[in-house]
Amino acid sequence: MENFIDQLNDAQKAPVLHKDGPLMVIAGAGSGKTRVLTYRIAHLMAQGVDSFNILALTFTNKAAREMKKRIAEIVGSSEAKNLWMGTFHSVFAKLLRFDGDKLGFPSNYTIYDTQDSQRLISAIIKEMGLDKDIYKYKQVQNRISSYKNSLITVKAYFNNPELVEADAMAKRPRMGDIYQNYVDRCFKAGAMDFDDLLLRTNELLNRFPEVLMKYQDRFRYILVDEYQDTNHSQYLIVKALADRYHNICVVGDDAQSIYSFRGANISNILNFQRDYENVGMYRLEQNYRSTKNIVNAANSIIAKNKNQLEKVVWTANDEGALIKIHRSTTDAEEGRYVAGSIWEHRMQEQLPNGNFAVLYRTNSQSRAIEDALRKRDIPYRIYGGLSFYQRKEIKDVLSYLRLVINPKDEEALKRVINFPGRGIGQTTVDKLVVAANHYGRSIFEVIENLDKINLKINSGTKNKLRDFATMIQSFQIMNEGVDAFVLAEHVAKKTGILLEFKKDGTPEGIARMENIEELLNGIKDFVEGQKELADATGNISEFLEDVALATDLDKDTGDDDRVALMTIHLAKGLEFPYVYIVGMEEDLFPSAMSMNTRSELEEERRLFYVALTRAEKQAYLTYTQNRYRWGKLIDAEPSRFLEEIDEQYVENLTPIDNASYRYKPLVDSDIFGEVDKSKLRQVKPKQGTPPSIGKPNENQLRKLRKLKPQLAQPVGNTNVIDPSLAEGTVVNHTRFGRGKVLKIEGIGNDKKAEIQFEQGNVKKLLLRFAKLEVVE
Ligand SMILES: Nc1ncnc2c1ncn2[C@@H]1O[C@H](COP(=O)(O)OP(=O)(O)OP(=O)(O)O)[C@@H](O)[C@H]1O
Ligand SMILES: [Mg+2]
Repeated sequence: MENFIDQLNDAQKAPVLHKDGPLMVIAGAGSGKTRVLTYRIAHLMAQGVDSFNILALTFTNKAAREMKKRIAEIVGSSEAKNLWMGTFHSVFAKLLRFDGDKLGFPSNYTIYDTQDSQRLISAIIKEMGLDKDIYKYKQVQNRISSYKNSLITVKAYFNNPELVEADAMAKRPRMGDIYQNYVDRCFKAGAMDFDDLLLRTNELLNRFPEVLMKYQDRFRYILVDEYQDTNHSQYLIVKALADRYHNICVVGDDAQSIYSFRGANISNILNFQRDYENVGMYRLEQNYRSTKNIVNAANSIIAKNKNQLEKVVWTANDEGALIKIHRSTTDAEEGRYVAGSIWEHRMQEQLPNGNFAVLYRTNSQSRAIEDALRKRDIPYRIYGGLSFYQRKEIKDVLSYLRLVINPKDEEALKRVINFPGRGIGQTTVDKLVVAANHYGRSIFEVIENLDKINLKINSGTKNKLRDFATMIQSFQIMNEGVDAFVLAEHVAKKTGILLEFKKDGTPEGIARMENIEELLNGIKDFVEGQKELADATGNISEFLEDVALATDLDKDTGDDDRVALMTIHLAKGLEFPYVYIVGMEEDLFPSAMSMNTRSELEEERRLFYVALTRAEKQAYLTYTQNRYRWGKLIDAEPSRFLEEIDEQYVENLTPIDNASYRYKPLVDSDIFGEVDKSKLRQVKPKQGTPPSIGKPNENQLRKLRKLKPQLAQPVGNTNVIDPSLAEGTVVNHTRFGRGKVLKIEGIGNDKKAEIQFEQGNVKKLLLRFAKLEVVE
């Protein structure tokens, strides 16, 4: 522990050892920025800074977890668990649970995901009688999101003639009214969307000086990774929190700024020196990640950008292999090439699958790669795309659970009020919405007060509505005494959702049932984990919070060895020995949407720089001459980026030639995974075997048979506490592995053990539940 600083080079040591005050590290890819951040935190703690006073903001929650683990290893202390670390969204969602009530939000507020927001916006557009072809809900949602990220509230919007005019010019004069409606409805539903998590935090810190002071005092040291991609809203939060102690450390690389279309603002880097006095400025130049060929090739690309801070990146690593460029005739062939190449490397060098990543510009490109990997039996995992929690049946179950916690949640209610069908039609729902808007109440409150208001709904339907409300209320009562699993299982059965899919009997129905089974298994696992933590309850609200903010990357436990497939945007900050960048074609990469201005093209180039610098040992760039886009086979032209790389670092496996090209632009959602399924289907080429329909296969049947007894299993704990547990005892835990007991406290049912696990973290476990085995 003493000399952990020696695991850094001199340039890295300087920012780590920098005394209090603001500092910024601007450096190229792979030069150890994230490492500096991690070691700085460890160093602060070693110097006696209380871990409660440190806040670290990272790009993914997974990165935060890994950082925590590393810090615990370095400082060898249980303190790391108290660090507030995570993405902006997860950290400030937590803060709003504590203090959001001051803004009128319940502490159990719901987090609306993109799908919820879009459904609400599309309902509002319909209710207002607007033309849905002019007011496209996705575009409207994008606009609202960008207002929020620029801190333009509804009031600010109406006070800004330029904005109002711009929307009027775009033939959307009611934009402001939609925005107003949307904000009101979210508020009434006790819900925040992702952008609100930042906007409302800003509002909270602005309007309530005592809250601001509390957190300024708490977060005396603030550290931000990937600072180049913070947006205005995030920038202001950080600035406000750091305003008292000025102990702010940011690290970033302007050459890797790839979110400007989402409001990320490179000027946050440039303004840093203006915002604070006596800023410590540090540069790192040595890349530890990649071979000379990769580093030099990446440098030759980024040099083409005019707008950038001057930087040097070099490496002492080996020269390594040349970057390989491969051309194929179709995307299917491209997939086969990638799979074949992975296969060969794996065999020749005896490598695990986790050494390989395939990166693409848009999610829809994954299909051809997936097909090829499957044919070769190479396990892979897709990050992004339609995630498990976005699936219909999962969202249905979760919506019921959300209602239990927050019955005002309008999107959840609309989703399940008539699913499974209980004879409550759309007209009735529309009437409820109108009444709710009229009285300024939630739909659920309207249902609870049906007797008191005059609604033209027949008495039969009224009874059905009352039954629905009573059912939710019965879940609420149950929720007070049981854990998330017991509740979720009961809800899945009682609401009839499971039965609905079972009745269906088709393979799709069975697959949906299996997914719900998987959800319940997941909840059970979660509850087991939470039960052992002294400060958690295993309640459904804890589970919902976990789900709302988890990204696919976060869920990666690293247990199973798979090839990683993801968009370049998601790959930021990660590294893999072998990287395949596929679809290196004009209009795809660079994207057709991003070639109108120099700055857009430069952002695409930075994206390419990010992609290439993920590779440690070798990079492959592939392109195809023909590609299916939106259902049509089109001719494709090799990306200009291929020719921009200094040729001494590349090897052309196939000579570049030119062909004419023409296809449709990308949409933003292609990158993040909210893929429009109908489009995906169109893109699917006609070749290949059709999915099997018909009788469920043996495997599915087995699962079905298994489902029932498994669901009926009691949750609970049959664990026997070993009486010999004492300070210093070495134990083995089913989930956390080996660890040493640091402390025993409490008596009887409350008896707890604080255990330092070898994995790095310290946990306080309730012995009544903990699955421990005494080792020595
Ligand atoms: N001084 C060092 N000695 C050994 N390895 C190092 C050193 N500094 C960094 N590394 C390793 O180099 C790799 C890149 O470091 P890191 O991820 O911190 O770079 P980065 O600047 O954050 O990259 P990016 O810009 O891609 O986010 C990591 O595997 C890290 O452990
Ligand atoms: Mg990094």
